[in-house]
Amino acid sequence: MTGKTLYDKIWDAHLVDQAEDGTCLLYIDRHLVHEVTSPQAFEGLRMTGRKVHAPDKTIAVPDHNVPTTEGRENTANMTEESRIQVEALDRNAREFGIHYYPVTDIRQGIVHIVGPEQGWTLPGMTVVCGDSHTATHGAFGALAHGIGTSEVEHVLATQTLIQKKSKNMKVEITGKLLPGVTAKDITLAVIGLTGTAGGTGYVIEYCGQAIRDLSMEGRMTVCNMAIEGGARAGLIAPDEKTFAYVMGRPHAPKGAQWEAALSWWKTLYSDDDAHWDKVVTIRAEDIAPVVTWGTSPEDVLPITGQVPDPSEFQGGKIEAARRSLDYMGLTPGMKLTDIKVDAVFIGSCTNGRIEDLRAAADILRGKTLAPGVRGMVVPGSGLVRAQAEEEGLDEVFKAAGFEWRLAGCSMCLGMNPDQLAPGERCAATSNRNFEGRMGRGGRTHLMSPVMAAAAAVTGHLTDVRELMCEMAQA
Ligand SMILES: CC(C)[C@H](C(=O)O)[C@@H](O)C(=O)O
Ligand code: SF4
Repeated sequence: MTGKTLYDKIWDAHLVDQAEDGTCLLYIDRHLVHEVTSPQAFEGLRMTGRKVHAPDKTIAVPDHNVPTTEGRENTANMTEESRIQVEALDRNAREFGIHYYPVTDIRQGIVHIVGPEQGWTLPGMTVVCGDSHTATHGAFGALAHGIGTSEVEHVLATQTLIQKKSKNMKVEITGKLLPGVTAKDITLAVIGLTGTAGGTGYVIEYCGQAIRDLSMEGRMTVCNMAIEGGARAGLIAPDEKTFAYVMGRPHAPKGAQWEAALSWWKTLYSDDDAHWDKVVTIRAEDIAPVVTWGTSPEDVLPITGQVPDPSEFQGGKIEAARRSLDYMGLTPGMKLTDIKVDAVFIGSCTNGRIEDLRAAADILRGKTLAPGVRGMVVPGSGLVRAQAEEEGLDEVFKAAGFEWRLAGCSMCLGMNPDQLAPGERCAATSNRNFEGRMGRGGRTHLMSPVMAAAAAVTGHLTDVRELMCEMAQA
């Protein structure tokens, strides 16, 4: 008998039932809920007179629609659609008795940042949310993925989910990252290599020295974008760093329960003789700071590169590239570092954690936004914001000319007042560069927090390593 992967182990531990055609029923340990994909699910329960099966395992927080400016507890200031969703979540959370972090609670923030922060996300768990970036929680060695609204209703009612098992894919990042290269560059480089469909049908386990070396924040950044590579989920085996991060969090186990949990968590790794259906290996030393040039997260190039010529592509990608360049307002052959930006967004569930803000602030300290560039820093949660303020990072950002906002999804997705104007070009630390994503006609270049900070200072896409050299010499 061959060994098991981490995914196999978590799957087996949660399997309630398996039908002959391979359809399975999985037990769900944590159900995270936000305002966009839950109103109809709760309405479904209400209409059939059902309750939430496990309210103590269900956690709700508004994040997508909420403004990131003061006074936002007054929903009258929101658009009609946003107001309806946020008010529905408020009513549903209270009525069904689930855990809830409204905007008046300092713990409010982006659902994928709040879950780990509060110790809801633990190794070996199954975690779901009506949101594609649920993969973030895989950083803890949890099987975490997005579900649709009808599944949200199913999980609310039964605490189980109907699933088919995915295949196992291993993405190994060997060696050590070079200076200026971060978790965001790893995850973008992987998608650049495998494409947005490379992970389709798989659960990815990220491993290797460079992944081990990452902090928990960095691991969350990597897993967050597994979905952009097409995978069902992404995960990383838990280790001492994971346990240290989890220990003492409000909802982490304590005392004897902690010891019991720890002994099971220590069995959560892929066996040496486990079977992999697909393996991708990248040398960390080969990864440069990257940026996206197009309108798909796979449109990735090292910052030292040039805007590609659509004729370099094949098949349908030729037309896609042409359309991307047209939307992005770029010409083939142009140096990426010659692309001027109008805005810089630092935040999102990809890069809105404390480590991201520290990294960006380190580049920005004593510098200012280039003339004409607007900048916004949006902490991923109220607690990230408070921590940043304690460290004086807010002062660094404000002195540089950035707006220092309240927690939420913000510009990552134009569902709230934070948006790009048509034609505006933004260096963003978020995860999707789709057409209109940050506002109609807005243009997004994805990159790491240090790269976004570098672009803020110079006013154009910039190799952060050059700024780092200057800083070291000064
Ligand atoms: C609104 C929500 C359903 C969506 C998702 O599933 O990811 C959003 O979070 C996003 O990032 O596009
Ligand atoms: S921050 Fe962006 S990617 Fe993350 S949940 Fe919100 S909208 Fe989705």
